[in-house]
Amino acid sequence: MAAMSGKIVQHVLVAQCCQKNKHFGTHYRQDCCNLLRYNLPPFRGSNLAWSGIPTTQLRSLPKLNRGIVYCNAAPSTAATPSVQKSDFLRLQNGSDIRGVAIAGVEGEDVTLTEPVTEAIAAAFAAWLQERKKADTTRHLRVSIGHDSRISAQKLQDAVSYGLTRAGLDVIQYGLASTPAMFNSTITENEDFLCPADGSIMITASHLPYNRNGFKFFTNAGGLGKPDIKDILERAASIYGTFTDEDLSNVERKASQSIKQVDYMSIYTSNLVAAVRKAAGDIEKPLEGFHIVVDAGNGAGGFFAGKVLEPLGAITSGSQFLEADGMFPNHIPNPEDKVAMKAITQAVIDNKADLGIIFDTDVDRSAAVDSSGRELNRNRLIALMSAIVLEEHPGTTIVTDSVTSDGLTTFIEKKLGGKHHRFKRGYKNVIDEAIRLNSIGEESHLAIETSGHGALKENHWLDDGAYLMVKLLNKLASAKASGKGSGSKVLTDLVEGLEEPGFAVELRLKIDQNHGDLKGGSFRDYGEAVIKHLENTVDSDHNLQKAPVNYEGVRVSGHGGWFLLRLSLHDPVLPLNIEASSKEDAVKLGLVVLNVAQAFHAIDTSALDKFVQA
Ligand SMILES: O=P(O)(O)OC[C@H]1O[C@H](O)[C@H](O)[C@@H](O)[C@@H]1O
Repeated sequence: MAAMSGKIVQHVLVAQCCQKNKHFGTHYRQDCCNLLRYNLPPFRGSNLAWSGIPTTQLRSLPKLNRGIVYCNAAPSTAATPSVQKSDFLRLQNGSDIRGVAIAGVEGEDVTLTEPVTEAIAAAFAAWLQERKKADTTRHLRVSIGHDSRISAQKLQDAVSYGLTRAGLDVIQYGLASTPAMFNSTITENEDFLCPADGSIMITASHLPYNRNGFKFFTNAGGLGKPDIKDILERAASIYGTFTDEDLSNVERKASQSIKQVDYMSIYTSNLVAAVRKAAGDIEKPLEGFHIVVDAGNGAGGFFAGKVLEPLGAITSGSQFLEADGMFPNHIPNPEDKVAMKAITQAVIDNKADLGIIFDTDVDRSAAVDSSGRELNRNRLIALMSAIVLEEHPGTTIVTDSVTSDGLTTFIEKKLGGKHHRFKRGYKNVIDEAIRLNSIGEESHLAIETSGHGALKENHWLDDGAYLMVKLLNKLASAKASGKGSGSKVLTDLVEGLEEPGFAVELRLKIDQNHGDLKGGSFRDYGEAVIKHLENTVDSDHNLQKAPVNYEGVRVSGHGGWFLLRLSLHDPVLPLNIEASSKEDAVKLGLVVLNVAQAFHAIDTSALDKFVQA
């Protein structure tokens, strides 16, 4: 959010870019880009700035202006091809909307065109108007933020256009994190036009540069699957009413009902205040700590300058803080091995006390201790469980389905809590924790191995920055009470967590066009595979089905376990295996392979390779 204060030179580029994305690496064909630069007036910090700024631009902001740009394809005058209702419904990705926003990747046609985006925004406006009534003095208002993707400006313009045409006021936050967008719906501060009645984050999390999407919030939290379906159905109808002019890809012009606000300054000052309070109202509770941040060129670069430094921490050696929607260094994803290796190396090279890494839109995070030990996946869950169980003894920790057996033992035997292993999907775990509380079972933490984690004390919002604040609280209070410095206090908290000798995730694709599906859905087909596997397991005395399980089939045996389930989004059966050795993992893999081979629409090549290697 350094990006939104101080003197700003905004570069406006109208570009025609040819881009290639190989393994997420950047191959930016400069020779194909015709760049025009203009200087725009400075952004006015926390004050309102009327948006007279031309849209469909490339912008780079202070500290971030090292040649890093947002790049949008120049608007074309060609009419957009017709879009059917089913095309809209295909944009649903659980409780998010996701699509292709940038042309140029083979086989990936643009689905999030400007007219489609405008229709989605208008549909959200209609959805919101049915639920919220603005007072008589103002219109309903919606905040919009975006991550570092190169299609961000184009989509922000189309969203703003759709909302304002529907009679709503729009407040643009620029580069922002997903959790901050939800926070804008619960912040009371009229100077910043808060609370917003609704909020839209433009992001596709860690997906490749050509994708983008939307997450929606009200003060009741993130919209769920049924709401997203409703919005997409409405969007399809609205799209059907568009005129030829609406459907042409003309530039969506900014309107007078659009304002810009530096909301991230409020959000970050709240994070700073939370750490100060936890440390006993000390101004610089992290003085003496060296903490490096890796934002992976997503939206999380603010954490170093706007959170850690005001708290007194040294942040030198932090990396990839600049927003760059081509993600030239690594995928911003705390589950990704390359990304974790990058932050681990930064911790070691800088002899730092702690490393912190975020995904693109900062709803996920992970850490690395001073010895270079990764605190992500099961370890991050164990760490957060230890912190939460100190505060709420005996509470239930809700996690996703791919968590280790060792984690259950750790939560239940060492920490005295209850582990409720539920389904994959951050919204699923959060909703389950809320449900448990509603039926009288106390739960304060819902967390996934993906790095999504939500606390009851933080409105059940999955906020990667807030998770890291909980770790910072631990560091700061340990230092304040003379219990030591460095990250040992965190490392000690996960002491005793049993970890598998070997862990792997293999993803078995289902060919939706295969004759074996007999015209049925890939979901039914996948369920049939799982059922068949269950029957096989029932007749094998070396194997035992998990007595309580909420998705797919989880099986123990050969000193380990496996889980075969349907992906939340794709025609894929993800298979997770953990065992004490690769040999044992292979024995478990063979059990699945023997069943899967009989289903000809399943691509077993990844599993074949695994068992043969
Ligand atoms: O079911 P899968 O394809 O493995 O995907 C599951 C994952 O999808 C998305 O990334 C969600 O944000 C995660 O919360 C979820 O765990």
